[in-house]
Amino acid sequence: MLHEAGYKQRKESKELVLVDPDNEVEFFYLRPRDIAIYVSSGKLDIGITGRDLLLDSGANAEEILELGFARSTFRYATRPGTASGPADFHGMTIATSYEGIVAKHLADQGIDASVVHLDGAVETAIQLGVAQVIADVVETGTSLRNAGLEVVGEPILTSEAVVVRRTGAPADDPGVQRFLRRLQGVLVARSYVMMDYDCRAEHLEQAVALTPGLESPTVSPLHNEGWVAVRAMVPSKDAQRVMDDLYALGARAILTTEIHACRL
Ligand SMILES: Nc1ncnc2c1ncn2[C@@H]1O[C@H](COP(=O)(O)OP(=O)(O)OP(=O)(O)O)[C@@H](O)[C@H]1O
Ligand SMILES: O=P(O)(O)OC[C@H]1O[C@H](OP(=O)(O)OP(=O)(O)O)[C@H](O)[C@@H]1O
Ligand SMILES: [Mg+2]
Repeated sequence: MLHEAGYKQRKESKELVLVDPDNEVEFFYLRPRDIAIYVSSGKLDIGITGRDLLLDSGANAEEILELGFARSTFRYATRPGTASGPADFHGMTIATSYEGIVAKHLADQGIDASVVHLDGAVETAIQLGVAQVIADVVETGTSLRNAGLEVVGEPILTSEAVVVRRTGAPADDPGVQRFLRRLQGVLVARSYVMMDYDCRAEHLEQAVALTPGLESPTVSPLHNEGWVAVRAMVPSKDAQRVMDDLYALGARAILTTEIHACRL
């Protein structure tokens, strides 16, 4: 995303610091778990990490933009039949890499369970007798299934990659504003297509209702009288359905093109 946003990025994963002089940004490649802590110290203006890691860190940092990738839920899991919900966890041991989130959730629910911190591969903790319950990141559920575990209770939280900054940091820093606008541009370019079509002037209102665009579509006259050309941004996921509906309305020469970059 940063590359698409026009920033210079590292060529290999061993590079830990990279200066992008053209854009006046210095990038530090840190462990996801440490990022909120660096940001809260005030040394870094912004960071990109997971919401779950931000919350787990307890760092004085807040999220300012959702990035739409690394989507996951954070959930409890057990062997079938161990517990039907967190209320049954009293007296049990829960293994997790996210001790901060789990300890807070248990305290909020008034559950008296112990938490054991593991660095990763938490799913194995039950088989090896370290815990009766785990709390971990779940995306497809494959890791849990492979370990013979099933989720218990409601998701503790939903997570995705987010941009974070120190809580209460000035919102008007021009470099930060530009960074956020560029990333928002990438998000929009990825999730919208540009749609062009011709339609009869008498169908224009119905056509525009199908393609309202972000602000309002561009409408230009065609050389053939009684016809107009329309141009609007359409969410990519709806593009095929919108094209079908426009065609049914009598629109023709319906084209979609990818958006390479944008600034709303
Ligand atoms: N399978 C997954 N699907 C979606 N997001 C995930 C998945 N696994 C981890 N994440 C998210 O990624 C972030 C953690 O990053 P990552 O897993 O790379 O860190 P790590 O566990 O420290 O590193 P590694 O797994 O390489 O040892 C968290 O925000 C978490 O929610
Ligand atoms: O529901 P799934 O699609 O199976 O994804 C979830 C798994 O992915 C992550 O593991 P990762 O590979 O990062 O290993 P780790 O637990 O050692 O961090 C996470 O910790 C889960 O184990
Ligand atoms: Mg991981």
